[in-house]
Amino acid sequence: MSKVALVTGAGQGIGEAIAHRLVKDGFRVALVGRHLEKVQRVANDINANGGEAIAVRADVAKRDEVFEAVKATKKAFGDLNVIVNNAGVAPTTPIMDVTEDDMNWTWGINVNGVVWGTQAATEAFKELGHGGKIINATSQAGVEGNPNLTVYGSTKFAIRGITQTTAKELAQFGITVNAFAPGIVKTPMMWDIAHKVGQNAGKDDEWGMAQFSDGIALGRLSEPEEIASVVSFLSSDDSNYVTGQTIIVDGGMVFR
Ligand SMILES: NC(=O)C1=CN([C@@H]2O[C@H](COP(=O)(O)OP(=O)(O)OC[C@H]3O[C@@H](n4cnc5c(N)ncnc54)[C@H](O)[C@@H]3O)[C@@H](O)[C@H]2O)C=CC1
Ligand SMILES: CC(=O)C(C)=O
Repeated sequence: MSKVALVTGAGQGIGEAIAHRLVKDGFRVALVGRHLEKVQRVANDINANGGEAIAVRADVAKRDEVFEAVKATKKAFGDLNVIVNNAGVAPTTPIMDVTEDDMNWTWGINVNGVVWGTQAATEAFKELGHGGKIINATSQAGVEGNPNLTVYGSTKFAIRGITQTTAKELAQFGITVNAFAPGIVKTPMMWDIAHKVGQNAGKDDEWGMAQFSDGIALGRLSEPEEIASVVSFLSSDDSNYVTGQTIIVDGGMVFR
């Protein structure tokens, strides 16, 4: 029987690309998101093209909902081998504008969501009597401090720490934990940021997005599929001896 992966934030962007790639790799997939209609659209597309997918509504900031989503996955497919804690939000927050709500909302999704996903998947792996793979989304902004990203960057630095600590804690159960750190990927998240950059300069979204390629050695932004191919490796047996690592997929950002 083919393996099972759960991907959070799979209704668009990087999560959607990961879902399609893992299906191509032979996984059955559970697509989890806050908006059922978005993950259902991706699941319908996969099912119509010979893959096997279910859509599950859950807010990753809510522990109970994440545990329910993992339970629904086990019930539908009878197994779970990989969780990709991909869902995230990216507010732009100059330090002096940061509010308590900004901190709580962003940390609730980006950090707590990864902790709940890690706990729920670990519980499921143990119940199923086998190990598994936990894969977390961090960012180049969690490797190098970016101006105006205090809130977002702090969550993504935290993910690298959580990835290292849980890798050491969970290795005894045959579980590996790794992270991927994209640079600038052409997804709805980045188009929102590009819109603000363009608007502030009196230019359009395309102009805003183009500004980001300046600092990239490869001279271009990333496609979501280029992140999904790294997640494919981390989900496969080829990465069985890799744990606690963050793979940076940023095209060689020149500030590093
Ligand atoms: N796009 C980029 O350039 C980069 C993205 N990343 C990270 O990659 C991950 C995916 O990003 P994108 O695909 O670009 O973002 P996106 O905004 O295009 O898609 C994220 C998805 O997550 C879902 N989501 C948000 N909060 C949720 C919650 N509380 N519960 C369940 N689902 C929720 C959204 O509804 C959306 O469908 C994020 O963790 C992001 O921080 C990291 C580096 C760069
Ligand atoms: C959204 C993000 O992760 C950036 C700008 O690095």
